[in-house]
Parts: sequence; structure tokens; C-alpha cells
Amino acid sequence: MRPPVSESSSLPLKARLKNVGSLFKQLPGTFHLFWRASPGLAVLLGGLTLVGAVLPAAIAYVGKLIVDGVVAAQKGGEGLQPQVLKWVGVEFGLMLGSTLVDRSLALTRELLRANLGNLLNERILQKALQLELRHFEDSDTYDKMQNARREANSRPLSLVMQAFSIARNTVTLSTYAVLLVSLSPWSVGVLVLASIPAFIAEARLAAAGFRLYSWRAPEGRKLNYLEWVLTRDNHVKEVKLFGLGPLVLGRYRTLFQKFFQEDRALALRRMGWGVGLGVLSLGAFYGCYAFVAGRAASGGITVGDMVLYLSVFRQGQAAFQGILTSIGSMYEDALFMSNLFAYLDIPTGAEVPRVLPAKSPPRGRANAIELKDVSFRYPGKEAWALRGVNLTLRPGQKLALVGENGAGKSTLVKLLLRLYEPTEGRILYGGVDIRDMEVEDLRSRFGAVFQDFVRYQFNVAENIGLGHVQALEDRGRIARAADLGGASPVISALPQQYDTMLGGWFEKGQELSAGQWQKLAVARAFMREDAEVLILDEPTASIDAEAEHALFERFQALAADRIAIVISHRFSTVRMADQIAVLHNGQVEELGSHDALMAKDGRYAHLFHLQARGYRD
Ligand SMILES: Nc1ncnc2c1ncn2[C@@H]1O[C@H](COP(=O)(O)OP(=O)(O)OP(=O)(O)O)[C@@H](O)[C@H]1O
Repeated sequence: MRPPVSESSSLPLKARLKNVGSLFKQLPGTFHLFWRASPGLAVLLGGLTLVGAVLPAAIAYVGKLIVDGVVAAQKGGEGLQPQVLKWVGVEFGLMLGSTLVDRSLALTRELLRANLGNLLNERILQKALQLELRHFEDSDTYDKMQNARREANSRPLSLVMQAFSIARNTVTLSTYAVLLVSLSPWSVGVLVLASIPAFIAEARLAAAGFRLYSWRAPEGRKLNYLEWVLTRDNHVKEVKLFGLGPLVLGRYRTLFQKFFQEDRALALRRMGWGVGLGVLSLGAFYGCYAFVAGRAASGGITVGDMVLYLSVFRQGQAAFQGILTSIGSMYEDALFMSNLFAYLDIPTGAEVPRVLPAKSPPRGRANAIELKDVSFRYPGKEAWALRGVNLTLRPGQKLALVGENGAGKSTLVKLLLRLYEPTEGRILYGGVDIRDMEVEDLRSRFGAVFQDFVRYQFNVAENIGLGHVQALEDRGRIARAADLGGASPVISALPQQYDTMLGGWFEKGQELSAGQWQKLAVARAFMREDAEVLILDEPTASIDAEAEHALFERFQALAADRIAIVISHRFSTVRMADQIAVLHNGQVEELGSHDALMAKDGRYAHLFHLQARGYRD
């Protein structure tokens, strides 16, 4: 269980500093990205920050010269007036410069935001392409990716800007210190001393805030999820039918209240400290003010010195406060960056071939597939999803996989496509262990329709053509695939046929029925005309009986000399296969043709009769 936030203050100082230190390790990596995003803008930002940092002290100093000049002129200093006006002119110039620097900084920041955001988004997407299925099915990795995506546009820039702001305020403070030392060395000491409590308080509160947000991350996701359930189109039917609104909204409210109370407690602590420290810094300021005013009155320093002192001390306090605030914000930004870097560093490459050069069985004709004592456990799971599976598929053979939900059918397909590796045993393709092949080589030999096939919010031609991206523009091939998948009648009924935009996400998108979408998915699989193996995972789940019959006739013809693997719960489909493997708890319980398995009168025969009776009664 996570400790409550209030306990954070009991953390030993050393541990707290270590926490902070580990977060600021993100800075070099972030700056590297920042540099990569745009070296020119980075240099410009650095230069502008430096100029902006020294300008305030220069302006304050010229202010002093003006006041001293005025006082001297009033005392009858001959010819001092033009001098004073000259200094006013200089201050005007400096102020103009300062405004220009601030505007240019804002512009540079905006340009960098776009560049840096784009660079990061691209890195995140590139990494997503390298990740394997196991990563997507692991909630931890998935969370990391979603978090990285969510804040890539703001956090890295914010971290860099806060670091620059600290640098700028530090330079400004140093220039102020130089000015103050000449005036009253001990007031520099007072400025620093009066700031120490504020520094400690800010560090404590920022750490508490940071811990609050990081502990809260999983609950924050829960909050997002609840929001999602209530606002997504595909949830609305169930939400309405089951009357889920009040329940989900209630949970949302409870979570929000918890967040609100934590935020309020933190805000109150912040305010308490703020008031106390405000009084302290005001006291320090007026203490020094009294001293300096006294010295000015007794003629120890000039009026200009006093004015300089006042503005520098005040602005020095503000610069110090600025540094503290930046440190506070950096905690959170650094947390994000550590999550982002953790995501970018997720080890991948499990898919690279074990041997070089990779092996590649002959292409253009089906190769035998052999599963030898294959067992598989999902990462982090105790139970075996597959156990001791032995299967041989010769070219031209059709295999049907049957078994109850969770028997391991889809898992077997994932292993064949090397989306996972067997925990034990081997899978051979054309006599070659598939771990010795390039995955792209292996996968390009398969055409597949998955149970959870994708409904691309693209046009019809693309929905089919994506099955073989090299032929995305080949309308002839797309039309052939549509014919084979039984999708042609659906397409001719659409307003712009192959150019009809599909799905409800974009304007003019045409929504299809589940069965119509599935026909497009089947057509997509048939785009791979040279596929050596065809896999249809529950291909007929959504299509009607007539379409199913037609699909299987075409499928039989098309699959003639290829290997075909069909997963289905419909025995009318299953019985057409040469071989039927009955999976039960991850094991092949029965294997043989329909006739052989019926004669055996085991699980298959039992399930077949059960379904047949359902149709007859
Ligand atoms: N990503 C995953 N992580 C962990 N366990 C999983 C994962 N996917 C499936 N499983 C488990 O592996 C076992 C086999 O699942 P699989 O999806 O292969 O079943 P199936 O036979 O295809 O079922 P269905 O007929 O419902 O599609 C099940 O016990 C399931 O809970």
C-alpha cells in the first residue's frame, strides 16, 4: 500500500535529497533532446536568457545614476541636466532591449515547443513500432506509453524552460549581489538568510506535491477511464441499458473528492507557509530599508544608492522566489521525463533472428509447419496457456482448431506469427526454427484475419489494400481480393464504391455492419496473393450462413496448395478441414479428420452433436 502524503515529511532528509537527485538526472537527457530538436533555437534561447539576466541590474544601476544626477543638479551642479537626460535615454534603451528580449524569448519558446513536441512524438511512435505484442499486453508498459504520449508536448519544454529560468534568475541574483555588496555587504547576507526558510519550505512542499501526483498516477488513470466509459460511442448502449450512469458517475465523484481533499490540504499548507514566509521576507526587507534609509539621511550613502538598494533588494527577493518556484515545477516535469525515458529504454529486439545470416526457407510455395513439444506461459503468469503441443502441417493441409473459450487457440496463432516465443519447445517452418528467421520474412508469408480485426477509418480501397502495402494503389488486385473475401456486393452498394470513407470518426464516414467490416478484413487477408499460410481466426463469427458457405468454398479453392488454419466454433466450417485439433486447457486432446474424430466418439463428437442438436431442435 502506498503511504499517505502526510507521511512524506517524515522521510529522512538524506532520502529526500536522493529522491530529488534521481529526478534531476533527467536533465542531461532532456537537454540532449532539446539540442536535437533545434540547435539554432537552443543557442538563441541561451543567448537571450543571458542577456535578459543581466539587463535588470543594468537598468537598476542606471536608475541610481539618474537619481544621483537629479539630486546633484538640484544642489546646483552646473551642466548636469544633459547628463541626467542622457542617462534617462540610456534607461529607455535598456528597457526597450529588455522588452525585445522578453518577446523574442516567448517566440523562441513557442517555436521550440513545436519542434521538441514533434521530435518526441515521433520518437514515441517509433518506439511503439519496435515494441512487441507482449509489451502492448502488459499494463505497465502500456501505461508508460500512454503517459508519454499525453504530455510530450508540454513537459520537456517546461523542464528546459524552468532550468533556463533558474539560470537566468541566478545570473540576475549574482549581478544584484555585486551591486548590493558595494552598498551594504551584510544586506546580501540578510537576503540569503531570509530566503533559507522559504527554500526549505518550497522544497518540502514541492516534494509533497510531487509525491502526491506520482502516487496518484494510477488513480488518475482510473478517473480518465471512468470519464471514457461515459463518453465513448461504443459504451453508450450498455451504459443506457444497464443504467450504469449513476454508478460510474458516483465512482468518478468519489475519486474526484479524494483528489480535491488532497489538493486542498496541500494548498492550505502552501498558504500557511506562504503567509509566514511573506512576513519574514517583508521584515527582512524593511529592516534593511530602515538601515539604508538611516544611512542615506545621515549622508553616508547617496539617494541614488538608496533607490538602487530598494529596487535591487525587492527584485532580488522576487528572483529568489522565481528560482524556488522553478525548482517546484521541475519535480513534476522530471517525473514525466523519467517515465518517458523509461519508456524509450524498454528493451526490445527479442524478435531479431538468433543466427546471422538469418535463415529463410524457399519462398513461393507452402512449407511444412511443425510444432514440437511447444509449451507457453504468458509473461508473469503461472498458468500454462499451451502445454506440450505437437502438430505437423504439411503443404496444402487445412487445420481447424477447436476448443472452448480460453483453450489456447489464439495463443497458438500468436506463437506461429512469432508475436510471442514458446516458453518451451520449437516451431519449425520449412524445417527452420522460426527464431532463426527474420520476423518480417516469416510474417510476410502469412495472410490472416484476426478475431479482433481492425476497422480502419480509411476508405474502402485502403481497408483492403493495407493487407499488402506495396499494392495499396493496385485497384485491380484490390478488386480481386474483394471478390475473394466476398466483399464486392457490399462495396458496389456504397455511394463512392472503393473511394467511400468508412467508419464514424471522420466526416462523411460510412458505418458498416459487423459482418460487412469482417468481409473487408477477409479481403484484406486475400491481398497477400502469394501468402503461403492463411489464418482465419473466427472468420465467420459475424457473417451470415450463406456468406460463410461462399467464403469457405472460395477459401478451399484459394488455399489449395497452401496451409490454412481456421479457428472456429462452427462445426459446419470445422468439418471441412483435413485435420482438426481439439484443444483443451492448452493441450491437444484429439487430432484427426472429422470422420476419424466422430468415430472416436470423444470430446469432438460430443461437441459436434451438441451443436447439431441445437440446429435441429
Ligand atoms: N495477453 C494475455 N496475457 C495473459 N494471459 C492471456 C493473454 N491472452 C490470453 N491469455 C490466457 O491464455 C489462455 C488461452 O487464451 P486464448 O486467447 O489463446 O484462448 P482461445 O482458445 O483463443 O479462446 P477464445 O475461444 O475465447 O478466443 C486463457 O487462459 C487466457 O486467459
